[in-house]
Amino acid sequence: QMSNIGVIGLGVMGKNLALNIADNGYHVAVFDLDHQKVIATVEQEQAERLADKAPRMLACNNISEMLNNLATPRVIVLSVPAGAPVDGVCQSLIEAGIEPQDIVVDTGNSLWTDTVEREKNYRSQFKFFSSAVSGGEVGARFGPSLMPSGDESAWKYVAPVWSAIAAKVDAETGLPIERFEPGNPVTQGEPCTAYIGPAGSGHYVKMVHNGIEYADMQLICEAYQLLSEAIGLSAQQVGDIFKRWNQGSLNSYLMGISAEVLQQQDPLTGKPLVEMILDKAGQKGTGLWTAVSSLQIGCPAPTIAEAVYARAVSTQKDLRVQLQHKLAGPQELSLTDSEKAEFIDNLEAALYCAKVSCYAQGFQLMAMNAKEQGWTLNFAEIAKIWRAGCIIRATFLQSITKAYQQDPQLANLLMADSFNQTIAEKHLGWRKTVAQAVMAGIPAPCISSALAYYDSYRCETLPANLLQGQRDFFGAHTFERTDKPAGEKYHLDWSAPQRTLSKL
Ligand SMILES: O=C(O)[C@H](O)[C@@H](O)[C@H](O)[C@H](O)COP(=O)(O)O
Repeated sequence: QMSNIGVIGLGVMGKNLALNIADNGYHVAVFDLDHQKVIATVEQEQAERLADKAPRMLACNNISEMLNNLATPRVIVLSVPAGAPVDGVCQSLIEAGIEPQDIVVDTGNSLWTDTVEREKNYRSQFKFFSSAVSGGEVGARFGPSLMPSGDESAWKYVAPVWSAIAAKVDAETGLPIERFEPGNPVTQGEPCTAYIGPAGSGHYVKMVHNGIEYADMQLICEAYQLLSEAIGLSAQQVGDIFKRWNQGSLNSYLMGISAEVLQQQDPLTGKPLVEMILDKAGQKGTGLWTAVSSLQIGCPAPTIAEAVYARAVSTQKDLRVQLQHKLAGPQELSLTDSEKAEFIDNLEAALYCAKVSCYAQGFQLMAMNAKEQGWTLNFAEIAKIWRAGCIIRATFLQSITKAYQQDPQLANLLMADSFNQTIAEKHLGWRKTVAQAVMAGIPAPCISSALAYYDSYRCETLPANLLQGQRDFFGAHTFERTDKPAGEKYHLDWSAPQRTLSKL
């Protein structure tokens, strides 16, 4: 039996993608440099396969064997670390005789500019397609969110498999249809995958997904610190609050797992596990890439950048331990029970508003980069495929989908009445939260930068007029005038006794 599709790279994500594809009725040829992983994957498929089903996996000893056993045009999924390993496998495929009509699908967290280059570089040898995957190991196994991009003729061959394995959403409610049973995939509902655009656009959208993921996680972490330190709640109590918030407008996968993490006991000490976890955050780069892209394009994404910085400052544990005794701070907040209840409600409002602000930053960034790259991105579609399977999945994304369906050219999510009217009801709570965090000396870089971003857009005039004056004063950098046509440049001769104004 010829296999329908190949999977190269059987780490956690690759193995689970292969099992998911087999679950959905496709015959999968699998290969990894570590043959133990090949055996383990095929054995797991066998163990999980329903009794009445035929084997759906072929263990390959090398890439040539895989190419010889794949139906043509061949579709080969790569699940290898971003960077050089991707090109390493591509070279091996070329040496093994891959053909121009064959399709290679990179599913790693590759940097989008690398994907753009690869699509060009390999064009004469095969179709280099890409599809970012979100949802972690469980998502890959039972239904991830998939962001495919590249040569549209290649998508035709990948689409049926992707639609089958992707997470599903109920067409009526917009809610995820989740089932985590090997051999029994979800077959009804809208799949969380859609063709994103030309090469690189899918990886760019995934990168921004991760930037938003960073901000979303940091917002929840700031809420945890505020609830623990400002009003002295235990991890268990904060978990209870998160569970309650997860039933409302803050419903999300991240809120759900945060409650679980907070209520997990440490198997070793019996204490809350979170109190035994060292507060030094790791990062693999996608959040950083998002922040860098926003700076390069000139698209404000302060809350995403702050989330990256928050991870950076967390790694400076020794310095923090030293400085905590040197740096002056305010008195602790002392709130009555009713004030504590109000604090919690304000914080819930603050999280919602800050979340809208950081999604607005992410979607504006995608729009501005798409303009620069000449891509036509469908933001309603992007929000739709993020409703299930991915790490930032939340009922909130249904509202974003509707906002872009109503106005596909929305310049910024804050323009959508569905959001700015909700913020109008909640922004005072947001402000009080930021003010109390400051007065309590508890850092809330994401909650507060999200508010500053929001308030900046409420300002018809920003103090950039003085800034232009400063730049002209020390560097003759010129300025435009409010009473002259856009683009006309003026300079004042600041050093001359008679400070004359000249038009340049
Ligand atoms: O969408 C996802 O499935 C995740 O985002 C996934 O891609 C991965 O877990 C992150 O890359 C982790 O990123 P950090 O290690 O940088 O937190």
